Amino acid sequence: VEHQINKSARADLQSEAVAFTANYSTDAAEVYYNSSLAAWNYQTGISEENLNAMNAENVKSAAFTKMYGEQAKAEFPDTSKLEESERRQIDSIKILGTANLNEADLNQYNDLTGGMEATYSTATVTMPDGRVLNLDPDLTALMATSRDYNELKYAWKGWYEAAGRPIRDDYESFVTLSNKASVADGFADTGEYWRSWYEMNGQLEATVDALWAELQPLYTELHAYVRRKLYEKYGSNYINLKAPIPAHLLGNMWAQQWGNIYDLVEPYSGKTGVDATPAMQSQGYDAMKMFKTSEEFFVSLGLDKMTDEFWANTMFVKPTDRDVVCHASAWDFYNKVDFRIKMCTVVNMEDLITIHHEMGHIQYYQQYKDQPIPFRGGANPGFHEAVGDTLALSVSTPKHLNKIGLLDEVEEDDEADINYLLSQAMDKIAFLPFGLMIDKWRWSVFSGDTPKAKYQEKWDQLRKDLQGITPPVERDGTTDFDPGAKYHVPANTPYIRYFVSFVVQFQFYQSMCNASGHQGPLYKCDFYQSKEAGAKLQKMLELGSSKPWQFAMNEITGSADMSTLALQEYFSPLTAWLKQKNLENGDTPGWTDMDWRP
Ligand SMILES: C[C@H](N[C@H](C(=O)O)[C@@H]1CCCN1C(=O)[C@@H](N)CC(=O)O)C(=O)N1CCC[C@H]1C(=O)O
Ligand SMILES: [Zn+2]
Repeated sequence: VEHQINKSARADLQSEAVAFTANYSTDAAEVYYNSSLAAWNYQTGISEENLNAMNAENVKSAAFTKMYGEQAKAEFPDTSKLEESERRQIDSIKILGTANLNEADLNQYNDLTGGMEATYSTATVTMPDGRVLNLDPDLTALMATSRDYNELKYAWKGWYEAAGRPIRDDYESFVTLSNKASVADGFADTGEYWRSWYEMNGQLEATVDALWAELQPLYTELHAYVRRKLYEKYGSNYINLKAPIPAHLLGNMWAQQWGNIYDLVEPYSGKTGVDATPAMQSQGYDAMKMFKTSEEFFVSLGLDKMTDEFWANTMFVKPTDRDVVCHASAWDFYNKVDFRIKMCTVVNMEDLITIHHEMGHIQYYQQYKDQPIPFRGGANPGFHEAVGDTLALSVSTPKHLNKIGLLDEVEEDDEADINYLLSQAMDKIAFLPFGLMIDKWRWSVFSGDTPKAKYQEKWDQLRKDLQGITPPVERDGTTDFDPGAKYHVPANTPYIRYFVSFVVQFQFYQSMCNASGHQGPLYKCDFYQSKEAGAKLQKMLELGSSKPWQFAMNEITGSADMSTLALQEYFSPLTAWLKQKNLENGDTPGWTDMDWRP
């Protein structure tokens, strides 16, 4: 009898859980739509009025989250007997996040995050000649194209002071409130909450450290080769062949990807280029053409085209009449049809790649749009970052660019291949320590290991140890706040997801290449128009976060683990070449003169 009672009680609980989660998804869709739209309106029209409207919507969605979260905790204290789907949904609904905060704290939290994002998005630098430069497109273009050591240094210093310094105190207040919310959910701090999304029983940091240990030798070889080339360009006053590289010379404001200085490092001149920018500009490409080109690649794999709402509501270029958050982003409005990208597009190869990155998010949103709301996310956040980049690996091949008319002709020889692999490494290998260090810094701040007095010192130490990069000018730990000058810190977007993405995207690419029947070196694979490759990806995308990511990984690659083997196979010809070159140049990879300054 007792067994029967337990059985029927379990059946009742399961059916209650099905009803509860169904109601949640119905109600949440509307609440999330309203708060997403208010955030969109603020980011595409920065003003006090729109900030207040966004914060008002956020207060409403927090009340909704709190109401359902407390109901879930009251009605389903033990979810272990529920079916997997309801268990995972209810466990997720129980986490309130900032909805744990009382109204005063929540308003302060929202004002702090809205304000920090506005500071970042409106900061400018006044150059010695009086030019007032914004980040996007002005300083981005300057950092990419200037080869004047002092002009680069002035722009670098100006940006970090204009964007980072003003939010140093606000950031400390934000950390306190963020941790207060995470502790209320039972986490030690916000860092532990963020790491929990990877469902690795506290092993995420150990896992990414192990992945980095496998890839660090390749990074160090690339670093040594690039340092030698910068030495030849800027001379021994500014480059020390046994020391970290000054941070402002890598073609990017954060030295996170080095593709913009490819011209300084090109191994074999006279080969067909790897940069589609000249062809895009000479063929009169505009933002719309770039977006259509990207959509066509996705559709060629049998994946979804963009919706009418996408084309109607996307912000393609920077408006001239108002302040906006230019940093590119993709948006899900949770109503199965309204998906948008917000981007201040510039016609060049870098933005063509970014468009594929953002379209990857949109494709994922569309593929899991019929999942319940709690499952409308990546299998883990790194998977969401990897979708667009995986396709971009195929698009970037000289063979593909030639096929779509963006590269005149393709040489099939080892030297052209090395040129291509080096240009890819300047974006993919260069990024790895940067992708690791942002949240290494942030996790140490949330845990309390790094108090405000050490914010700058910890950042500089990670930049030096992991990236082998040194600031071009002295930093003052009592006023400088360089982390605040990188979008994801004021915007409060976690970052380890990009490190994870830069590893798993090569696993996805390899798997899709195999599905497409590709033969030959991995880096030559273009799975354009392969429905088999598309089907492989789609099977993973439509799951959303309904299953643990290990299950989704197995779906697409046949193994459940993150692995650097695909990335190492992709770059293997370059790895050997870099080692040989560094030997010939008499350069020792690594940086031991840790106290050297330019
Ligand atoms: C250019 C890109 N913008 C982000 C992204 O697309 O990830 C934006 C801003 C932060 C989150 N975001 C989103 O769009 C999310 N809504 C997507 C989602 O989670 O659904 C970006 O920041 N990148 C790309 C390479 C490395 C990194 C960088 O540039 O440092
Ligand atoms: Zn992304």
